[in-house]
Amino acid sequence: MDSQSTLYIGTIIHSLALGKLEVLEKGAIVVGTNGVIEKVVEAAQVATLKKSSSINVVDLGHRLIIPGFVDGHVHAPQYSFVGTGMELPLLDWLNKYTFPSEAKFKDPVYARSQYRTAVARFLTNGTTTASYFATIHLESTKILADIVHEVGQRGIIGKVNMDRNSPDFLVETTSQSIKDTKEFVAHVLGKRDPLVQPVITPRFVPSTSSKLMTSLGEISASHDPKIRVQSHLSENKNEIKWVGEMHPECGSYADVYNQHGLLHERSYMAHCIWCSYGERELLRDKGVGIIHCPNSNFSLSSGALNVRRMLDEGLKVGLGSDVAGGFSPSMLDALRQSITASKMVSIGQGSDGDDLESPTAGIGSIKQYEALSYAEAFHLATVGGAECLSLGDTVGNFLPGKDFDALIIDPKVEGSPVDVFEGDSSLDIFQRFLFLGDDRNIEQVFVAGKNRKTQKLRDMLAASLK
Ligand SMILES: O=c1[nH]c(=O)c2nc[nH]c2[nH]1
Ligand SMILES: [Zn+2]
Repeated sequence: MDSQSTLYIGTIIHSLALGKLEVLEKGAIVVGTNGVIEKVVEAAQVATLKKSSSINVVDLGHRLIIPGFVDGHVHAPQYSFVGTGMELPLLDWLNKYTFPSEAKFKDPVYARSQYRTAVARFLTNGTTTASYFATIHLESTKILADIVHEVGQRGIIGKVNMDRNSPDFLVETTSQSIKDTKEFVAHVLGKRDPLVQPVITPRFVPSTSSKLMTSLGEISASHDPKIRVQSHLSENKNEIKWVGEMHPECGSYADVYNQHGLLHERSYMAHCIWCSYGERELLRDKGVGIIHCPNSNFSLSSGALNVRRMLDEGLKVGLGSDVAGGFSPSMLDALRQSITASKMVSIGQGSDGDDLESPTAGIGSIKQYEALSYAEAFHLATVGGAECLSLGDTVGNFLPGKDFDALIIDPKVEGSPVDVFEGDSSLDIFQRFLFLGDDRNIEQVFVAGKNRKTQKLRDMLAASLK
C-alpha cells in the first residue's frame, strides 16, 4: 500500500465471469496514487484498514461502486445528428444523413465544438472507455484525440478511411488516406498518454479499396503490439450482397478483411448479425472481438444478433452504442437493448440463423437460445468490451492490478428515476439502476483513479445549450 492510497467504501458490484457477479456489501477498494487497484476487501476488513494512518478514507455510504462502461463502437461525429433520421435502412441512411453530416467535420472549428459536446455526453453517462470512429479528416480527428486526452476519458480513436464508393464531398485518395493514417497514429502515440490509443478504421469494405485495406493491415502489423483494427461487418443484407459482388475472390465478407490482413487478436468488428458459421469460426480463431450494437440494429432495421450463439461458440463479445445508428449515448441503453434483442432471438424472432450450417445441428433440430440475464449483459458492457478492445488486463472489473475505472452510483440522488423500497437488497437496487437509472444516478466517473465528472465537464455540456 503506498503512503497516500485511498480507501473507497461502499457496496461493490462487479462481474468476475459471464453471469457471475461479486457483491461486497460495505466493502472497500484500495486505490494507489497511480490509479491502480491494490486490493478489494470485505466489510470485516474495512475497520482495520481504516485505522491505518497513511490511508485516505472516502466513505460513500449507501452508494454502489461499479466498473465503468466500455462502449466498443461509437461514431463521435454522428452525435451531431443523434436521435434524428431513424427511418431508413443502412445504405440509404448513410447517403441521406451520415455522409453529409460527417462532411462538415472538414472544418476543425466546427469539429472542436461538436466533439467537446459528444465526448462530455458519453463520459457523463458513465462511458469510461470508448472506441471512437471519427471521420476521414486528419486535423479534426487529431482534435478528437486531444479532447479525449483533455477530459481524461480512456479512448481508442480512429481516423476513418474511405477511398471508394463514397460521395465527392467525403472521399480521399488512396495515398492521402495512407499518409494521413500514419500521421494520425504518430500524433496519438506521441501524446504518450496510456489512456488514449489509435485504431486503424476502414469504414467498411464497400468504402475501402483493396489497395487501401492491404496498406492498413500493414500499418497495423508494423507496430508491436499491433495497432488495433475496428470496422463494420455483416450488418445489413444489401450491404453483404454488395460486398459479395465486389469481392467474388473471397469466401465471405469476413474473409475480405482476413485476406487484407485486418483480422487479428487486436481487431474488433461491429454488428456481425448475419455472419455464417464459417465466418464465426474464422473470427473466433483469429481472436477478433464482436461489438454488439442492438439499438442501432433495431433503429436501422438491420436485424437482431444471436448473441447467445456467439458466446456459446467462444467468441469475445462486447457492447456498443453505435451512435448515431443507435440513438442513445448511454451504455445502460445498450445493455437493456441487448437483453431485448436476445429475448427476440429466444422466441424465434431474431436473425434467421444458420443452424443447419452448423455441424452440430441436424434437420428438425432448430436450437433454442436462452436470453441474456442482466448479469450477463452487465458483463458484456464491462469485462466483455474490455476484452474485445485488448484492455482485459487493464479495466472491466476490480481485480487488483487493474486501473480504477469506476462509477459511483447514488440511487437516492435528488430527482432519481429509481425508487428504493424498504427491504430491497443491493442486487435489487443494482438491477433497478440498470433498467431504470440514468446519468443523474452516476455521481462520479473515475478513470485511472481520478474523478472525471467535474464541473469543467458539466460546463462543456452546458456550453452546447447556449
Ligand atoms: O452502423 C453503421 N454506421 C456507420 O456509420 C457505418 N458505415 C458503414 N457501415 C456503417 N454502419
Ligand atoms: Zn458504426
